[in-house]
Order: sequence, then structure tokens, then C-alpha cells
Amino acid sequence: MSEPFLKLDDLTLAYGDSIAVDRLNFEMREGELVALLGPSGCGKTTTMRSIAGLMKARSGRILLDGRDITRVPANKRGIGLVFQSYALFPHLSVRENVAFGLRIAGTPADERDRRVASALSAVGLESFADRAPAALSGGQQQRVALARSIVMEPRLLLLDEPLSNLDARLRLGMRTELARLQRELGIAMLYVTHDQVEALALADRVIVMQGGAIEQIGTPEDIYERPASPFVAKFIGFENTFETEGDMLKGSAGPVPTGFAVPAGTRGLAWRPKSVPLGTGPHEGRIIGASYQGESVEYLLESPLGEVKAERPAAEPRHAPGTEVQFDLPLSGAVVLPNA
Ligand SMILES: Nc1ncnc2c1ncn2[C@@H]1O[C@H](COP(=O)(O)OP(=O)(O)OP(=O)(O)O)[C@@H](O)[C@H]1O
Repeated sequence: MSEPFLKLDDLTLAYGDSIAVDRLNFEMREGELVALLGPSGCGKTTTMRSIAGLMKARSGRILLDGRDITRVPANKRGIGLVFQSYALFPHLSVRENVAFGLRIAGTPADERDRRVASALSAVGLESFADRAPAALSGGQQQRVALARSIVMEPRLLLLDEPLSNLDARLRLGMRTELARLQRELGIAMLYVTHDQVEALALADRVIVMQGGAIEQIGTPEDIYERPASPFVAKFIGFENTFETEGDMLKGSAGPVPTGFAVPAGTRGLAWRPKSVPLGTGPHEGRIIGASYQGESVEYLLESPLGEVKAERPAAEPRHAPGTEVQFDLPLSGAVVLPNA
């Protein structure tokens, strides 16, 4: 196999005595888009800061194109950064904002103009070049921040929740644009998000982190269809995730029979709300919440297993809060979480 483009080798990062990231190992190929996904506080930003050179490694190494950059200063790494807060210079035009880094680097004027024009065109802002940032929408400002990074022609671009300040519609548009840019420019991108939909939609591969360590690395399909642990399953939308013991589910009030033979080597079983039929099945619960979603109704049930979520087509008979209802957790709708 060819050398990885970026390699983290047992990277450990700490704030004082507190370890934030513990012996992280992963590799990225050239031109790949990798999403770093995980809940708040799992160490995503800390990892990005250290790759960028903004934070010292406690131990371990960072290799970029086979070269050890662990102790190379941030401005010598050739890595671009787009963070959540994309502070543009308010007194400079869009063009001058994008040209700023090249100006500092002493790039000749003609080359600078050419690269700025090409970066603005890549993000579709050619006709906004002379505007002030204040005269742009949030999404356009975000695109200026992106142009400001890609104009430096980094080989690796780190994006830390770059769309989190945008509303849902703009996020979707920008997400599509980012994926297109990434394909066109072939820049390797490491993309931090806590939004699993965004990670699955954008990335070639997804790294799921929890508590400063990696839970799973895989393609979006691997992560979504074959979560490796109860944590990944829950995080990715299998809201009904239970550990198993033999043919029993470990419920919050004790073991509950599954009603079927659990395959050998199973550590847990997980169901999406859509895979939980109501009005039939071996389990009983009480409806404690029902929320109409248009096409479907989302129910929250209280049961010996704990809380269970079911999503049923709106055309099915409704269940009123307070009523007892049977439900099923069938093997056919379950994802089997293997023993590690
Ligand atoms: N400056 C700091 N000083 C001390 N501890 C810190 C500092 N910054 C982060 N931490 C701790 O390090 C751990 C990882 O934080 P980090 O910001 O990397 O998480 P994150 O996954 O990026 O979270 P979020 O999605 O909320 O940004 C957390 O436990 C956090 O409290």
C-alpha cells in the first residue's frame, strides 16, 4: 500500500494533567475527505488544533506525506484552516480578504490576482469581489472564509464545524459546494462535525470519536449499516440500543427476553425507531409522548427496557399518550453489534 498522506501515530494530547486525546491512530489518503464525528468534548477540536500546529503533542507523532511535522511550526506546515468563527476583516473587501495571506507571503501581484480570481470563482463569488463582508449573507461570508483558505493552495484543509453558524437551508447548499470543491481541487480535507447526517453525506470515510479515543473508522455505509459498538449505534440514530446477555436484552429494570435466538457473538442489538412495530409483539409499554411529523408519528414509550422510540406511518392507527401498547423488536429489523 502507498504511504498515507496524513498519519497520526499514537498521538496523545493534554491540557495540563488532563488527557484530552489518548493515543490516536489514523491515516488519510491524498485527496480524501474524512469526517471526524463525535459528541461535544470528545476531542475533535483538540485533534485538529494539534494537526494544525496550534497545540503541542504530549507524545506520539504527526506525519504529513511521510515527513514528521510534530514539531514543525504552524505556519510551516502548509495546512489550511477554516474554523467555525470565520472572522473576516471588516474594513477589507472580499477580494482583499482573500488576497491577505498571499500578500503576507509576498506573492507577486500578478500571481496573487490570478489565484484570488480562481479562488473566488471556485466558491462562486466573482461578482462579489468588491463588496465589504458586512454586505454579504452568512453563507457568502462562509464562502469567503473558504476561498481565503484554498487560495493558499494547502494540501490539507482542516474544517472545524465550518457550517455551524448557518441555517439549515444554507448548510445543505454549502455542504454540496464543499463536496464539489473537494472533488475539483483534490485537496485532502479533515472535517469536524457533531452532525452525523453531515458526516455521512460528505465524507469518503468517517472517524467516530468518544472520550478522546476512536470508536470506529469506516465508510459512511459501514458506520450507518454496521455500527461497531453500542455508542456508535446510538450516535448514528439507532436510538433503541441494548446490550444483550444470551437471549436477553439488558433493560433498565433488568433482563427482558428478546423472544428469539440471539446469534452467537452478539454484544448488543439496535433498532431504529422506524423498525419498531406497534400494536403487536412480545413487549409492552406505555405511550408517554406522541409527536406528529407529517408523514409519520414519533412515539416515546416507557417499558421494562427503559425508554423506547417508535416511528410509525401517520396512516396507521394512532396511539394516545397514557395508553398501554404492545411493541416488537424483531431480529429482522435489528443491527447486531458484535463482540469487539
Ligand atoms: N483550553 C482547555 N483547557 C482545558 N481543557 C480543555 C481545553 N479545551 C478543551 N479541553 C477539554 O478537552 C476535551 C476535548 O475538548 P475538544 O474541544 O477537543 O472537544 P470537541 O470534541 O471539539 O467538542 P465540541 O464539539 O464541543 O467543540 C474536553 O474534555 C474539554 O473539556
